[in-house]
Amino acid sequence: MAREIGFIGCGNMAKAMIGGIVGSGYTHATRVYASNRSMGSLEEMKERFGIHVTTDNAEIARKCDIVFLSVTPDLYEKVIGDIKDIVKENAIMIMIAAGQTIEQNEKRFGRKVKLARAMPNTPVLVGEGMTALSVNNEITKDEKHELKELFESFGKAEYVEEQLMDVVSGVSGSSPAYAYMFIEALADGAVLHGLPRQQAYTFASQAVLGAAKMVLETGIHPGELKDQVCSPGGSTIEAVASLEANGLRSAVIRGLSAAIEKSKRMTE
Ligand SMILES: NC(=O)C1=CN([C@@H]2O[C@H](COP(=O)(O)OP(=O)(O)OC[C@H]3O[C@@H](n4cnc5c(N)ncnc54)[C@H](O)[C@@H]3O)[C@@H](O)[C@H]2O)C=CC1
Ligand SMILES: O=C(O)[C@@H]1CCC=N1
Repeated sequence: MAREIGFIGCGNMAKAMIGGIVGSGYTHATRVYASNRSMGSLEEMKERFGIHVTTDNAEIARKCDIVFLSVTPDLYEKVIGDIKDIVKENAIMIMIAAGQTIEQNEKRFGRKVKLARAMPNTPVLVGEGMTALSVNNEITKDEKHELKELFESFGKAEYVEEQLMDVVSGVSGSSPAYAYMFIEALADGAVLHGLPRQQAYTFASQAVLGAAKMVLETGIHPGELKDQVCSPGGSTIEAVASLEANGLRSAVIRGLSAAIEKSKRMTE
């Protein structure tokens, strides 16, 4: 897709997506633009990736064919108000904010505009992102396909019903944070028992990466894969029993529900 791609708001999520898009070779850095309130993170991105940077959101709106709104949800109203009259006629606006609906944003533009809602996650930086997508009626079938290709350049991407976006936000948008907590806890436990810190992170993360890959690539149910690790009378089942007694699954389900509920409240 030979289009100019812009990011309004260059924080954690935008930086990961810029790294993913440029790193995958999906587009050349000279076709990528980013604006931010201050220059700090922009200088870093310019130096690292060679993209164009500015503190003027209007510049992105005027130049780009695909515009990511990557500011926090509370700023959507203001930022859309500032750019709505200058975005290019056929530009596709991609909204990545938790809890912000397509309908709310259509109203903010106050006219027909091509809108996509996306829920990516930060592993897009290393080509292993997971993005959910929904679009409004102004986006054509070909554009839907192009958008999926864009997001697939840095991971997996799937269309979902828009009402499931809050669930997706909790299960894949936020879940890298829970996974890092799990990895950190594993590593802390290993350090407690004498493994050097750096090795503890490597061993814990590679085991989690491998386990995730097993689920995705073998198609075997996670419960069965777990059973394959638990040798009869062995050490793993001791850990499984202890984790169950301490409510691991319940803690995860309740944590996820908290994220989903918060995301729903952010729509109101
Ligand atoms: N961090 C994540 O893993 C994910 C974040 N998101 C969504 O991405 C959006 C951004 O989140 P983060 O990157 O985490 O936040 P962040 O705080 O790291 O980034 C926001 C950036 O916007 C800039 N900014 C503030 N006011 C601005 C303005 N008026 N014009 C231009 N830039 C402005 C800030 O300086 C900051 O660099 C949010 O809407 C969030 O819901 C979605 C999926 C995952
Ligand atoms: O914490 C947040 O609100 C965003 C949405 C998903 C990940 N980060």
